[in-house]
Amino acid sequence: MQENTIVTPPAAGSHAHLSGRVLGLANLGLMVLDANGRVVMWNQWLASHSGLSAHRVQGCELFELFPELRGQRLEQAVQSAMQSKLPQQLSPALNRSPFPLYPTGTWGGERVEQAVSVTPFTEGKERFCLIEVSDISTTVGRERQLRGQAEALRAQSYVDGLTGIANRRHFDVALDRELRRAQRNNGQLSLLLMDIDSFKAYNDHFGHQQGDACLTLVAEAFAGMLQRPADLAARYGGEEFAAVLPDTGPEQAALHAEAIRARIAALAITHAPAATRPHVTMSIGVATYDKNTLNDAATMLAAADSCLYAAKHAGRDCVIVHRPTENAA
Ligand SMILES: Nc1nc2c(ncn2[C@@H]2O[C@H](COP(=O)(O)OP(=O)(O)OP(=O)(O)O)[C@@H](O)[C@H]2O)c(=O)[nH]1
Repeated sequence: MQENTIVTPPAAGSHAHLSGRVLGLANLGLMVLDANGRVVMWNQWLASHSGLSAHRVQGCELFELFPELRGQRLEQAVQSAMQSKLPQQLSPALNRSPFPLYPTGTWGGERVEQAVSVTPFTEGKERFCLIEVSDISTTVGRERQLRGQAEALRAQSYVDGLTGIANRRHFDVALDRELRRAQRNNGQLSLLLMDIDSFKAYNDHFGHQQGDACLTLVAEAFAGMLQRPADLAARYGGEEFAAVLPDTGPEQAALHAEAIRARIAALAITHAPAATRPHVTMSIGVATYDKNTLNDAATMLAAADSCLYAAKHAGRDCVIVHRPTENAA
């Protein structure tokens, strides 16, 4: 038997020595409490992870030894195991590190993350309770890392690489979600489609790199105009942007669109000589959900796009709003 493992009462039979060796070698914490909650077994793993030798803890009441465990889930688990005679598991999600156990030789740092199970048993007429503690730090760390990577990947796949605002995929998901919400609640929902005017001329004159910088400036200014948490500003593709505006009717959407148009013009980004305006401007088409006519993503997008087209034909740098009743008539 390892020096630091106690087993009381001593194991009987010809394999007592072997059992002691196994307890000493086990790669998890094993302790046994008697019916009064006193430690009668404390294996080597526990000694080396707690800094408390088996001789130090033998006969001590567990919750006096670790007062911080009083009133906690572990104490309840021990009590119910003893009373119900049924094994209990402590959920690692709720009780990450109940015991002050540390990686060997590093007391005072981060506790090891623990999975704890409590198993009652009887020996002769005496009742005992076996507590097993496994170190799940590596598994939990790996899970955390994987979750972090998955979140980062998801964020990347929802963000436009150039401008940092939502991408087309994010826009599609948000429009679909908000449409279903509007249909359920008979609510309002508007959509803006916007396009930088004469952007080909900008690129041709200033070069593609400066074109990219211009797109980023416009995206930042546009996204900054949407204040509500559920609003979504997205790059729809190329020099086109889009906004999903939940709980927004046509009049409010038109005001928003006009404010965005004015904000972009106010950036006063010098445009190419061939452009229709001396500074960069945007044309905007607006469509609002209507349960009879504009009730799916494709028809809403088509309506906003035809308004955007009309805005281009009306001379650019303007907003055109789709009127469901007029257009349906
Ligand atoms: N720099 C840069 N240019 C882009 C990007 N995506 C699309 N473009 C350019 O945007 C321009 C769009 O041109 P057009 O569709 O002809 O429209 P326009 O010149 O903006 O004219 P109107 O829309 O009619 O006002 C093209 O020259 C594209 O190359 C991008 O990511 N970066």
